[in-house]
Amino acid sequence: MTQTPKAADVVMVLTELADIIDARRQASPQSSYVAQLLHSGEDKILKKVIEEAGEVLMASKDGDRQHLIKEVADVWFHTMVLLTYHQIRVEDVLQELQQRQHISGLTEKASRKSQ
Ligand SMILES: N=c1c2ncn([C@@H]3O[C@H](COP(=O)(O)OP(=O)(O)OP(=O)(O)O)[C@@H](O)[C@H]3O)c2ncn1[C@@H]1O[C@H](COP(=O)(O)O)[C@@H](O)[C@H]1O
Repeated sequence: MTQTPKAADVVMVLTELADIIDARRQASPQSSYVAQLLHSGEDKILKKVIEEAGEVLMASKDGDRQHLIKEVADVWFHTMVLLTYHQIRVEDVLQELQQRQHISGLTEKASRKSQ
């Protein structure tokens, strides 16, 4: 049985997946789902992101926890393909989240209003 990753491993899982997705730029669409998506272009990738987000919504409304975990994984995966399409690294998103840590969303919102 696969063990739940420790917090320190989470970043590794995401960066290794990003590396695999990035390497698929050179792969043939016949041999790789990621290569198929990257070759199909932005609209196809965006369609998959929206489709998977809709499936997250349905799994949540059904209250099906295991299904929800799988659908969120699908959204994360497809948004990572989108990042690769735009040549953005997952580390950039992690850095953005890190910068937001300890800043309340309400405080951030209030600071925008006063600008
Ligand atoms: N994490 C994933 C991953 N999650 C989901 N999927 C695929 O995403 C697809 C979309 O799911 P759907 O239920 O919408 O399937 P579908 O209806 O057949 O999709 P469409 O025909 O509408 O495109 C499925 O084919 C899943 O297998 C993934 N495919 C690949 N990966 C990772 O990407 C790596 C590279 O994959 P390949 O490029 O295929 O080698 C793999 O080793 C994995 O680490």
